[in-house]
Amino acid sequence: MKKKLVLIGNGMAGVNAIEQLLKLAPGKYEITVFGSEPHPNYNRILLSSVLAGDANIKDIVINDWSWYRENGITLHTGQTVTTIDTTKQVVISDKGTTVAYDELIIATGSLPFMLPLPGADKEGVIAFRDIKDCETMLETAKHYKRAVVIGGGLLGLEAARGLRNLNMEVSVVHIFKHLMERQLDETAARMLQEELESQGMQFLLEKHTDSILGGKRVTGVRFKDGSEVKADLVVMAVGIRPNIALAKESGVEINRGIVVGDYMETNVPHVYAVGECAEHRGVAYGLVAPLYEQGSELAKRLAGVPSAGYQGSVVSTKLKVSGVNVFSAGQFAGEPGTKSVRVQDDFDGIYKKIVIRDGKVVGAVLFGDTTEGSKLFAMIRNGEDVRGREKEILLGSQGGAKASGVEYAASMANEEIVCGCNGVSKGTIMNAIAEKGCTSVNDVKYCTKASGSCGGCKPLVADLLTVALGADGVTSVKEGICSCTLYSRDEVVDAIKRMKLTTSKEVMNVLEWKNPEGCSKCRPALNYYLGMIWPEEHEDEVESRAVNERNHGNIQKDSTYSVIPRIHGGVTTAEDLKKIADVAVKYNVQTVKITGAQRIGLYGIKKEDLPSVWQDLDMTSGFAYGKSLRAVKTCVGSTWCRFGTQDAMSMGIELEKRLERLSTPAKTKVAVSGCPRNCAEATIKDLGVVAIDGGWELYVGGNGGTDVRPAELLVKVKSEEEVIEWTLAYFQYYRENANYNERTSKWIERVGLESVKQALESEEERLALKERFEKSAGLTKDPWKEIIEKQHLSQTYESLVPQDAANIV
Ligand SMILES: Cc1cc2nc3c(=O)[nH]c(=O)nc-3n(C[C@H](O)[C@H](O)[C@H](O)COP(=O)(O)OP(=O)(O)OC[C@H]3O[C@@H](n4cnc5c(N)ncnc54)[C@H](O)[C@@H]3O)c2cc1C
Ligand SMILES: NC(=O)c1ccc[n+]([C@@H]2O[C@H](COP(=O)([O-])OP(=O)(O)OC[C@H]3O[C@@H](n4cnc5c(N)ncnc54)[C@H](O)[C@@H]3O)[C@@H](O)[C@H]2O)c1
Ligand code: SF4
Ligand code: FES
Repeated sequence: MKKKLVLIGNGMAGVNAIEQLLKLAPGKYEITVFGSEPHPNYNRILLSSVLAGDANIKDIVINDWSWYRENGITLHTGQTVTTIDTTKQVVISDKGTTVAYDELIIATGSLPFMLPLPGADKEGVIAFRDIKDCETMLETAKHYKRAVVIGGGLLGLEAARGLRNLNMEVSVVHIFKHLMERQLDETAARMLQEELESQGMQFLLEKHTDSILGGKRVTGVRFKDGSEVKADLVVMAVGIRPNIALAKESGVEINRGIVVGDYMETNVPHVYAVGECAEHRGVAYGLVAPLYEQGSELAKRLAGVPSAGYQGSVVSTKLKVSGVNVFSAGQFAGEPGTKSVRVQDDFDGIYKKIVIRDGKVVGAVLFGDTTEGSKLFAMIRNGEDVRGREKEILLGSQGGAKASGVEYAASMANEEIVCGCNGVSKGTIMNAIAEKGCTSVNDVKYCTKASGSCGGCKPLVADLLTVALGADGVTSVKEGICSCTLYSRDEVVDAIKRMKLTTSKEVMNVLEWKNPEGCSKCRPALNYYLGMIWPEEHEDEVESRAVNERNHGNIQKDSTYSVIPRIHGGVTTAEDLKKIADVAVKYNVQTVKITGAQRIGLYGIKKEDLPSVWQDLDMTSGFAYGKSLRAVKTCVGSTWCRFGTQDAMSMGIELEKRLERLSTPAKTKVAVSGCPRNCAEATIKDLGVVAIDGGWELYVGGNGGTDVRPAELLVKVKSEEEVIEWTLAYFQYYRENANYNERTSKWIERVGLESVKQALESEEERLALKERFEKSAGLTKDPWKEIIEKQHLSQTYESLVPQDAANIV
């Protein structure tokens, strides 16, 4: 006779344990499952994606009704077990269903912690835990405008992002001075906050909530300092508490959670606990990876398979907010006895930190670029000795590169876990590739579940596919330019041309964007593509531009702005220097700095002073904030230098005058050196011009930022006219072919230098490209002058610089 197994809690941990048990001992148990929610088992993690509009409820079901039937499982949904009689070994539900057990699993999960504030019971005050909460938010957003999320942790920020996607105004209230303090250090948290602010979220930090205001329905939140914020919806995301009331009443030992041993056994014979409700060695986990590890040990125990038992888990997290990459694992804070390696690039918004103790990586924080997350997490879990290579992990060896993702994937042991969310090892993935013919990340997801939840392991799964099949054997999954569409960049550009679409709204309508307002990723991209394709017809959609571009200045950490006027080729005059000095004195400028691009920056200008500063300067904008040419750096060349073979300064000035103002897919930097000694460092620029005997060499695709990349030789030419011709043609080809936001270094790496050479080879093509560039460049105007002129027509600066582009970075 089969033994009777009862599971209380139809959630992720309990059902996963049953799935694993069915694999190890099919048919050993007659299984009954109770679940309070009226749904089959679903992926709670993906509720954030449902709220953000990237998935619907149907998509997130893990095991549908037929799975229970096919495995002979009796499922009681919408029934809460209220009694466990551990002597008679029966459970009783609130609907009176009584079921006997030989073995019992309690997997009741957690309850969201609701702050016990006066007014917290008002309509419109909810948690974010289940499908019902998600549906409430979706519905509320149809009728109301203002949401307040209390709690700046993972859940709060994912809720806030979802509510923004639903076009609500969102304020996040956080008790500490930086967000996600459980996962991030202050630097990463600050970068995250800036990023989210530019997506339109407001933050109220170091705020202690006092009460919820309103009548029947919430109208606002009051804080202990007396201030208030208006709200039509309040979402509490201030943590969770293990759901242990039933276990407690049934005489099962509890502490913070249900106390379990290494085999998930409680103090009561035949009663086990798994998931968020369980406390193992003093820890109750709140992420699925450890819960699945627990489930695996429990399944072995129930199947009678010997094992070492559960030993506890190191956890990693990834914030699921589109356009924001944040990863954190282990002891990230850097306590005494630890040392850290950090890389920070404020320009590209990248921050990486690893924490080392006794030669081992014990923690990591990644912001902006999380591709190394899985690799670092595996190092932390395995306790790999990295003595002597500490810096290489983030920076690469001297003169060499970091181990590539593919090399790392190849070196992993088969039993190493690749997908923490779903507990999938490298071995399982390699088997699926070999035996089930998987050739894409999507195939692997379908066959093994790897990459199906937070998506953090996608890069590693892709690398494993490359290890198994070679780069040519991997099918890339079709991904749209953002989560609003499945159309790729080329398809969107093609549709704009074919159907003569001239506004973003039209593109979104015609191509049936999922989110009719677009998002922070697609709106600036569409504005760029439209401007590039229809330079005359398309009217720049300023509200779709990034915040610095809207303001024509870079916003600084104290919310003031920088003003950096154009200084062609880095060559200035006493006249201009006098003007800059006068402005610096008049406006009490805090810092006057020679920038890395040979110009002069004025830092600490108040936003309201910007137009008068521009007017007093009477110089043009240096576009130090724009996705366009930043500057042309030059050396003194043959004018002064005894080694110089050509006039680098004149060439630089001419190039800057030709290239300035016109939008490019990403920022671009140019340099001109007067001889091969290359003092202007032209070979780490998007375009570098180096004088040689009797001519010039043009280098392309260089980068001196985080991912240093030497530029590659495009062509050698003889005359100055040819330098101009090739430069403009190259820039136009880049404008027409790169993805929005793709630097030339990444673009050339992707498409290969040869394809660029081929495109520019024929003189006819080159001249046509040059002509298109010149036509578009001829239509641009200096934005500072435009604003000053319009102000004279009594338009205010605020009205000229749209600030309502809430979710644009
Ligand atoms: C929006 C959101 C996003 C998340 N994102 C991530 C993420 O990206 N990565 C990550 O690792 N984790 C994430 N989590 C956390 C993760 O979802 C949980 O760790 C996981 O779901 C816990 O699984 P569990 O089975 O222990 O509990 P649950 O999934 O909560 O399941 C418990 C179930 O038991 C039911 N139940 C309770 N008591 C009874 C009873 N007496 N009788 C019958 N049924 C009962 C409950 O109704 C519930 O359905 C997220 C959570 C949320 C809410
Ligand atoms: N991407 C992910 O991995 C992910 C996403 C969502 C949820 N989750 C999990 O779901 C669970 C719940 O998430 P969570 O973010 O609610 O929990 P949490 O405990 O991680 O974070 C709660 C946050 O709220 C803040 N807080 C506490 N009291 C507050 C108050 N009175 N006012 C303002 N802020 C206050 C805390 O400082 C903390 O940062 C966690 O276990 C989390 O790991 C994970
Ligand atoms: S690159 Fe050549 S010409 Fe220019 S400053 Fe250096 S040595 Fe002189
Ligand atoms: S690690 Fe989250 S889906 Fe794989």
